[in-house]
Amino acid sequence: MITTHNLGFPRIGARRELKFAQEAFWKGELQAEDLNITSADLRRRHWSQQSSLTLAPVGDFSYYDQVLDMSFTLGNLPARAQDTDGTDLDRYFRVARGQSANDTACCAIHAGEMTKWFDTNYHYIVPEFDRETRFQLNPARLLEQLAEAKAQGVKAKPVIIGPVTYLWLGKANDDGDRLALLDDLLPVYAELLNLLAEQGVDWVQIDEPALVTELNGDWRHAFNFAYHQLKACPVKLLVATYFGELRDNLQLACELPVAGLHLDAISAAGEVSRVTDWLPAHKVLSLGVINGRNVWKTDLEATLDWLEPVHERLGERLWLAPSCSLLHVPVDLASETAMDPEIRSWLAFAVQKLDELQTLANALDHGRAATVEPLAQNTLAIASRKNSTRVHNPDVTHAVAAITPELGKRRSPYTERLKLQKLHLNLPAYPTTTIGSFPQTRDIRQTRLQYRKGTLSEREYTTRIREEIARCVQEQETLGLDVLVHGEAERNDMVEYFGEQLDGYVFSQFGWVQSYGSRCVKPPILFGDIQRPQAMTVDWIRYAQSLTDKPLKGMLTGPVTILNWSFVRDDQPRKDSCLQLALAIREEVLDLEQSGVRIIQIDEAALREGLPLRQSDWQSYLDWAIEAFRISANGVSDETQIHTHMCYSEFNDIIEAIARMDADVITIETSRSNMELLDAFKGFQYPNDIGPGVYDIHSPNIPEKQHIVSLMQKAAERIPTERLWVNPDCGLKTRSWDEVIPALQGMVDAARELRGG
Ligand SMILES: Nc1nc2c(c(=O)[nH]1)N[C@@H](CNc1ccc(C(=O)N[C@@H](CCC(=O)N[C@@H](CCC(=O)N[C@@H](CCC(=O)O)C(=O)O)C(=O)O)C(=O)O)cc1)CN2
Ligand code: MET
Ligand SMILES: [Zn+2]
Repeated sequence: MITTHNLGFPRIGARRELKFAQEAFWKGELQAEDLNITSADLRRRHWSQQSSLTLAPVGDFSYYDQVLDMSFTLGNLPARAQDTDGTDLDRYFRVARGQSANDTACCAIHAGEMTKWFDTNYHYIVPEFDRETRFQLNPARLLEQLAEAKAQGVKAKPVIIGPVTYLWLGKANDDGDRLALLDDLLPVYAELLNLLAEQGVDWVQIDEPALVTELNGDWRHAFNFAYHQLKACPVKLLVATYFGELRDNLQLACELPVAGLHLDAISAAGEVSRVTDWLPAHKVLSLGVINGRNVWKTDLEATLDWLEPVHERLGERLWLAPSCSLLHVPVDLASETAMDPEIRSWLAFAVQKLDELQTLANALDHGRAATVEPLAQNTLAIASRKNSTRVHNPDVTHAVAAITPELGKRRSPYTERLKLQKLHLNLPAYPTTTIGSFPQTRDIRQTRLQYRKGTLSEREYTTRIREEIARCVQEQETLGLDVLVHGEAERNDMVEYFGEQLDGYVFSQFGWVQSYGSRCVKPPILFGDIQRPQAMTVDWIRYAQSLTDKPLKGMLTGPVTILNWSFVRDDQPRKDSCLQLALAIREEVLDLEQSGVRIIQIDEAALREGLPLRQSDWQSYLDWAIEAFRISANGVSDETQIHTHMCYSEFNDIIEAIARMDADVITIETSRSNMELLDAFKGFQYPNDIGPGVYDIHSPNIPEKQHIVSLMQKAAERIPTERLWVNPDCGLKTRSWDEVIPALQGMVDAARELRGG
C-alpha cells in the first residue's frame, strides 16, 4: 500500500477561530486555558480532517509561527525576553509581538524581526543568534501535541525544522558565523529525536527547504555533517524540501544518510526522474504531487500518467503528499456556498486536496478501474476549465499581443518631466505625504461588513465612506500635509479590492490564509483573462480631490503586487497574467489622469518578494515585472507625477531594476535601518525623487520631531535635498488615529524646520 502523508495543515481554522482566540487573549479578554481549549479543538478537528492519511503531521499547529516554535523548542530565546515574568506563553508572545512599557511590566521589549517565508506571503519570526547563544531542549509543546494525537488514534509524524535550515533562516546579531553554532545545536536535535523515539515515533519529517536555494560549500558541508551526526538516532528521518528545484543540491539531498526524501514534484517536476535515479535503494521517496501553493484541482489522470511508471519502479518506497505544507491554502471549499458553481468546480482547498491524494493512492494501489467515479468527476472538472469560454477572452489576447516597448515609455526623461511637474504642483522643499491608507477603524470594517451582507444599502454605504474620506482629508489639511490621500476606507485589502472589481477574478468568503500571527489575507483567485469592466477608484478619488485645493494622490496597486498576492492561473506563465493586469491598471491610471488627478501612486509592495529563490533566475523575472509596471504607469503625460511605494527594504541587489521603473517618486521603508538603506540609492546614483520613511508604522511608538529631522539629515547626506520627500514607512491602516495624528504632526513640523521655516 502506498503511504500518504501531509507536510502541514492550516492552523488558523476555517472560521479563523485561532485568530479570534489569539486576539482576545492579547487583549486580556480570554484566559490562557481557554486559548488552549480552542487550540486543542482545532488540532482535533484538523487531525480528523486528515484521517484518510497514513501519517498525519504533528507539531505543525502553532500559536503564532512554526519557526518561533522551533526557537523555543531549542531553547533559543533572545536574551531580552529570557527571565521576563509570566509563563512560557507570555514570553513566547513577547518575542512574537514585542511589549510596550506599561505598569505590569517595567520595560519595553522589541519584537523579533519578521520576514518572508521563502517566496510566500507568510512571515516568520527570525531566529536570533550571537556569540552567547546556547541551545537547550524544551520539548514540552511537541510532546503534548504528540500525546493528544496518540489519544485520538492518529498515526503521528512529528514535523520539525531541520538544523541547517534553522540556522539558515536566522540572523547573527554580531555578524558571527551561524554555522559555527551547528556543533552546539546537533546534540539538542539528537536529544529531541531520542525522546520522540521513546514515545514510539517511527518517522519524523525534518524540513530542510534551504536545499532549494543557492548554497556555498560551507552550507553544503553543514548538511552532510549534520545528518551524519544524527544518523544514530533511533527514528527514521524524512528530509523535506519544497518550493523549488534542488538543482546542484540534488545529489547532496539524495545522498544524505537518512531514511527518506520529500521532493516538491510541482515546482521541481523536471527533477523527479533524476531523483528517482539517484536515490539509494533503501530510501523512501515522497513526491509532493498536489500543489500546496494554489487552489486548482489537480489533473489526476495526467498525474497518474507519469506517476504509474514511478510507482512501478519504486513500489512501496513511493510515498505521496501535497507539494508543501497546506498552510498556504484555505481550509475547506465546502464553505464557499456563494461562489459561482462552475468556477468552484475547478477548485480544491486543503480538505479537497487531501481527497485528491487519496484518489491517487487508491488508483496506484488498486488500478484506475477501482476509482472510476472520482477520476471521472475530476476529468469533467478539468475539461470544463480547459474549455470554458470564461477563461479565454480574444480581446485580451489581442491587447497583450499588441504591446510594444513604446507602451512602457514616458514621453520625456525625468529631468524634463520634473520641470513641468514643479510648475503644476507648486510643492515646497521636503514635500510631506503619506503612503495611502489611514486607520481602519472598527466602524469602517462594520460598514463594509453590513454592505457585503446587504443590510446596508449602496447609497448609505457610499455616504458613510464619503464621510470617512472627508474626515481623512480634513485631518490632513489640519496637519498641513502637502500631498493628500483619500485614506483607502473602501478597501478591505489592497489586492483583494482590485480582484473583486476585475473580470477574470473570483473571490471567496472564507478563503483565509495566515500571513503572520493572527493576520490573514483572502487572496483573490485569478482564473481567466483580465479585463477592467469599469473604473475602479475614480469616483472615490475625484470626490476626495473635490474637498481640497491641495494635490490629492490617486492610489492604486500595481500589477506585480496584485499577481504576487493572488492565487494565479497555472495554465499560462505568470508573466502573461501580469501583463494583462498591467493593461487593466494602465486604463485606470489614464482614467484618473483624465478626471484631473495630477499625482498617481502605484504600489509595488510585493515586487521584491516575487524574486525567484535563486539569484540566477532573478533577471528574467525582473525583466517582465518591471515591464509590467512601466506599462501600467507610463501612459500618462509629462505633467502627471507617478509615485510608487515599496516596503520591506533591502534594495541593494535590485536597485538598478527599481531605477528602470522610472517612477517620478518612490517611497520606501527606511526608518528602522536609520537611513542606511539609502546607501544603495546613493551608490547607484538613483536618478529620481525618494521619500525615505521616517515613521516606523509597525510600532506603536510616536516619533519625535527631532528624531525625524535627524533622520532626514542623514538622508540628505546621501541624496540631494531637492529630491527628498518626507513620509511614513508604509500605510497607516493598522494604527489608530490617536497614534497617527501626533506622529504626522511631528513629520510636518520636522519638514518645516528642514525648510528653515
Ligand atoms: N494581501 C496582502 N498581503 C500583505 C499585506 C497586505 O496589506 N495585503 N501586507 C503585508 C503584511 N501582511 C498583512 C496581512 C493581513 C493584514 C490584515 O490586517 N488582515 C486583516 C484582514 C483584512 C481584511 O480583509 N479585512 C476585511 C474583513 C474584516 C473582517 O474580519 N470582518 C469581520 C467583521 C468586522 C469586524 O468587526 O472587525 C467579519 O467578516 O466577520 C475588511 O476589512 O473588510 C486581519 O487579518 O484581521 C495586515 C498585514 C504583507 N502581505
Ligand atoms: N497604499 C497602501 C497602504 O497605504 C500600501 C501598503 S504597502 C503594504 O496601505
Ligand atoms: Zn508598504
